[in-house]
Amino acid sequence: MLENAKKITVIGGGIWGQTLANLARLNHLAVRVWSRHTGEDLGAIIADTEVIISAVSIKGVVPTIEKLQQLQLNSRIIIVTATKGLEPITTRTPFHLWNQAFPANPLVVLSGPNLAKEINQGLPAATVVASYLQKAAILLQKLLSGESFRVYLNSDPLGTELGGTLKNVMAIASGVCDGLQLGTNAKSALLTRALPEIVRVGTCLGGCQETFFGLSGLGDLLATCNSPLSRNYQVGYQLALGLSLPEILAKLEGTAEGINTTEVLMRIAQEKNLYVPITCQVDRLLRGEISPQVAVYELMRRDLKAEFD
Ligand SMILES: NC(=O)c1ccc[n+]([C@@H]2O[C@H](COP(=O)([O-])OP(=O)(O)OC[C@H]3O[C@@H](n4cnc5c(N)ncnc54)[C@H](O)[C@@H]3O)[C@@H](O)[C@H]2O)c1
Ligand SMILES: O=P(O)(O)OC[C@H](O)CO
Repeated sequence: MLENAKKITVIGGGIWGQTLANLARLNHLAVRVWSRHTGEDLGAIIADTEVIISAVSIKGVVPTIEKLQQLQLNSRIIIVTATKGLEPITTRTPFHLWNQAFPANPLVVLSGPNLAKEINQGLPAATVVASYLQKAAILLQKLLSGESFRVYLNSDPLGTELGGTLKNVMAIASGVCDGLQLGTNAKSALLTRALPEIVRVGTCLGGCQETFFGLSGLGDLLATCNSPLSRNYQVGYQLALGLSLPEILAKLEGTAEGINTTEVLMRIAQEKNLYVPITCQVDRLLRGEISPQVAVYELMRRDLKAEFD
């Protein structure tokens, strides 16, 4: 048994929370999953826990933090955040929110090209655990690594988190590209231009440039922008087929974080004067201001420019 059978609590009973719990169970760890729907006493569950993994969607981060604050969390408990989103009111990332609420606790970000359905089938995948406290990240690496799940260390939690969050906007754009059958050249151009847009925003918000070229940045961009399993990709794809956003969301399994992220990111970009042309078109499309075809036209007709500037 690994690491003296560390006790883990996963908060969030969605597909990602269940998947992370299963990965820990494969290593014979004692895992409990708590969700707001189970009605169980969270205080009792975390009484002897050593690691808390938060896998709630962004809407659930602040309520989860507030609930744990009422329980006076032991400062030795390692907190892992696996959410990919931006909090709408403060525009902060989950890492910031957790860090602000529990400054004494070791904090780890987990993010990577991780489509839960593939991991649940036992297909090989890799992820990143990032922390300013290397010891905490190393522990998580040991707890979750297995034959089919390879966990890498990183010391840039913000960059790791932002890569996973910002690519969701690009996944919507990528779904549009495929739904409109724009071809491989268009898709390659879109994904290649998406990366500097992510780097521009991500470094401005405090991530290291190098991180965005790793698994949690480029890796997750490729996974999410190329897979029909991605909910964000599905939103874009189905918009391109002519469905409305409410129609798509009514049938979507789970959360497409990119919808909220696009709105928050537009506010950040305006405030910090960041050039985010793809995000801007995704935003107008999600608001119903333009059609998918017009979004493509607007991207193509922008002023001509140098590739790197
Ligand atoms: N599904 C994946 O493949 C995957 C992979 C990596 C990361 N993620 C990220 O993990 C997070 C969760 O994804 P998911 O696929 O499990 O989503 P999901 O929609 O299946 O589950 C969301 C979870 O958040 C909880 N939640 C929502 N609002 C809440 C609130 N107000 N208070 C408390 N809890 C609340 C729900 O009860 C549920 O347990 C997202 O940020 C997602 O981007 C998902
Ligand atoms: O289904 P999505 O679009 O939330 O994507 C899931 C993961 O973020 C892929 O790494």
